[in-house]
Amino acid sequence: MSLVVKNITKCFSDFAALNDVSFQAEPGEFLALLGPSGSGKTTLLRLLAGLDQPDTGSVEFDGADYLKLSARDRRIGMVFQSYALFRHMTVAQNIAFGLNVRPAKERPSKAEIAATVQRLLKLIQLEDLGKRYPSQLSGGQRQRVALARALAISPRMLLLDEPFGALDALVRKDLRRWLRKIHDETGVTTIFVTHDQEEALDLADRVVVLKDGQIEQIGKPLELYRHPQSAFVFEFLGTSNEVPATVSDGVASFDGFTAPAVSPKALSGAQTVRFRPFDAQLSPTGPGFEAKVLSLLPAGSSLRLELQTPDGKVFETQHAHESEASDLKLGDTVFVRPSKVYVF
Ligand SMILES: Nc1ncnc2c1ncn2[C@@H]1O[C@H](COP(=O)(O)OP(=O)(O)OP(=O)(O)O)[C@@H](O)[C@H]1O
Repeated sequence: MSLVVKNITKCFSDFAALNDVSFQAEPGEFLALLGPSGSGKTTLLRLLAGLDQPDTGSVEFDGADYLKLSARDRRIGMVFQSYALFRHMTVAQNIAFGLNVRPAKERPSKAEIAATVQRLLKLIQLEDLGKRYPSQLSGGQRQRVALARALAISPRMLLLDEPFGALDALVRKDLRRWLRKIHDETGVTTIFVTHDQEEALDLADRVVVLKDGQIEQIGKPLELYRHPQSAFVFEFLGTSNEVPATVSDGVASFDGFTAPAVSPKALSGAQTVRFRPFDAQLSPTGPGFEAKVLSLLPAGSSLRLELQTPDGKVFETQHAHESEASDLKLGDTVFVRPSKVYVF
């Protein structure tokens, strides 16, 4: 086991930013810490980095008590959202920084440092830009340099705090693929903080979902998506539509039709059930929830619809282009039938 976090609590005055948090990361694992603003992600990362101390709990890495080690001795590479590059240094000097500031005894030779910088420039695909200054780079390029600088010290662990948060959506997606590739090549245990569920599900081996300083659920992306343990996780991981139903023995009954009901607990009786946009069927006649088409949006290989019921409730549904939905126009009336629902 590489990282073992046990029963960590951290309070600011009497407010618990982290409350009894425990999780583990395997050697070389890519873990995402996912949660809304204020859920404690950055606080947790700062404790791992040694920038702050918890009130209670323990952090072990490869069997060593990390809370007893200074930030420097933990040998952690960090990348933050804001490009924390040194403006007066070139790209190459920025990458070499962590090696150049080592005490003489531990510092590699100039030639070794130059070779490391060259290897990392190649890894981040900026081989020809070593002599540039940060102001001469795009935002995405600066974050790649920040990552190279973090990797230069051969870190035991990489901590990334919303590293792509300041970049636009397309660049983010690109850098995501790139980061995963670099991770697979270097094999460094990586903890990645994000509030973007798509980023977490796309990148990580496992995702730790945080809410109000506590862990809601830990799991592989598909596991979380298919078996959410709470309404919070279900809603945080994607669009959710809510309707009332009567639930019994894993089946939700509506007015004139039924749908399988997935639940972490054996629930029955009158319940609010939730369904995903792609777990919905449309038809021109009932049974179903009557709704009018508010918007039609082609989204990649599918079609996204917003539908409004007569009492003002809005559903979001998603369908294949060749499905019944492709004949619809704005203002048409349709009947929505969830084909699978979740109950919490
Ligand atoms: N130094 C501090 N003093 C007082 N409260 C703090 C301090 N640092 C964090 N907090 C509080 O702890 C809670 C968790 O903060 P944290 O920054 O860890 O959240 P986060 O999940 O990283 O949020 P975001 O996505 O907005 O960065 C917040 O309510 C925050 O206001």
